[in-house]
Amino acid sequence: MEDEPVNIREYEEIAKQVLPKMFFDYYNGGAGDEYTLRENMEAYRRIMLRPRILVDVSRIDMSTTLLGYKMHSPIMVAPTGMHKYAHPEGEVATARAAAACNTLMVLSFSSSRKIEDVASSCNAVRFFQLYVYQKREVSATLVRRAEEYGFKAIVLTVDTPRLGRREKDIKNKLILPQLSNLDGLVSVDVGPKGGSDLEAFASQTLDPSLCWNDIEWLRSITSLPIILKGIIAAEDAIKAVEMGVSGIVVSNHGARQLDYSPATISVLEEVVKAVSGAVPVLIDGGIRRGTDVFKALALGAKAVLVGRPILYGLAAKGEKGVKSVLKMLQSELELTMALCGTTSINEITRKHVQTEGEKLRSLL
Ligand SMILES: Cc1cc2nc3c(=O)[nH]c(=O)nc-3n(C[C@H](O)[C@H](O)[C@H](O)COP(=O)(O)O)c2cc1C
Ligand SMILES: CCCCCCCCCCC(=O)C(=O)O
Repeated sequence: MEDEPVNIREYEEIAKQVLPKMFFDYYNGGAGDEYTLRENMEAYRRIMLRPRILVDVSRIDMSTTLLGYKMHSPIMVAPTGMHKYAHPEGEVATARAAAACNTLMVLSFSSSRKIEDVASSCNAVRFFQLYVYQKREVSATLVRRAEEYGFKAIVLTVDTPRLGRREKDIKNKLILPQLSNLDGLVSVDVGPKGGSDLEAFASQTLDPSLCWNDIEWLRSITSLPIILKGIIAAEDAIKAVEMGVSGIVVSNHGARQLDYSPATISVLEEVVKAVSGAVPVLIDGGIRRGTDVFKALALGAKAVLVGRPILYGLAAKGEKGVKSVLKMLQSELELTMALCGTTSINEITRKHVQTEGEKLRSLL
């Protein structure tokens, strides 16, 4: 019998072995030089933990809530497109695994399974991620369907007025699967011209004129809470709060959009301070260990989202693999909490981490 993977890196290795190169590169790649892609992970390694000792850690409670919904732990599933590249069941398998792990999944606009199929596959709490199509009515239709099928919030992605330049996809001539949610709604001209079909698709569909006023438009078509995903700067976080959003995701889209944007963990604290508790601040990008989750919580995140690790699990073993990835991160977080002397999420504080700047200052 094959050895079970013991960490996310080993799941990544399996995904690389089992997936066609074109699909693995699409999942794993980033924009431009992939500097931010590396930095998203490296920045976590520069933060050290400051454990406290002699605390009774015989019981650890990792549970938390987001917008009033309870989760087993603050580790959520990020919206990622096209799960059918990884497994024929696609997003249905992912949703079932998220439900089994009592966590929240954000379903991508570019899902390869229909909103309705994902909704009827299990009864987890789900949010719906939105891109704004040049023909606004297409996005409005999807919002209405998500609302009708019980999704609890709209996560509007704000870092993608145009698609980032992903050179691997261009070289591989990435082909698009059917984006089932858009059946009958969208007809675009993609095909064998060379280059990435995703890029061709995005350039004909994404609305680059999307701006702050459109938050009002979105509010006029839905009563669901709105979360903005893709904020990096404190000024934008303040503006988002002023616009009445219900949450913020500090994200650089897994380094797939603007290369040389900062690692998300390096700007989290600035955003958390700017928001000063008005709305929950979430983070994603580069989280591969329970210790990473702990560091993000210590720097003020309410919860984290993971993208690629879910896809690795899905490619390796379908629903079982996604479950295993989520459980792995949950149990790594639990152990980190125990070894840091924290028994609940609220007990994780700023004092449990030391950033590189603090380490250097302490030497002066
Ligand atoms: C293959 C892939 C597809 C993605 N698709 C979407 C998407 O459809 N919508 C979106 O808002 N973000 C999308 N993202 C970004 C993720 O939501 C998330 O921000 C990112 O994956 C977090 O970084 P991580 O992969 O290092 O965990 C995608 C990311 C990947 C890797
Ligand atoms: C508004 C119409 C659809 C826009 C398609 C954009 C493609 C994004 C694909 C998924 C993604 O975000 C990624 O990083 O890849």
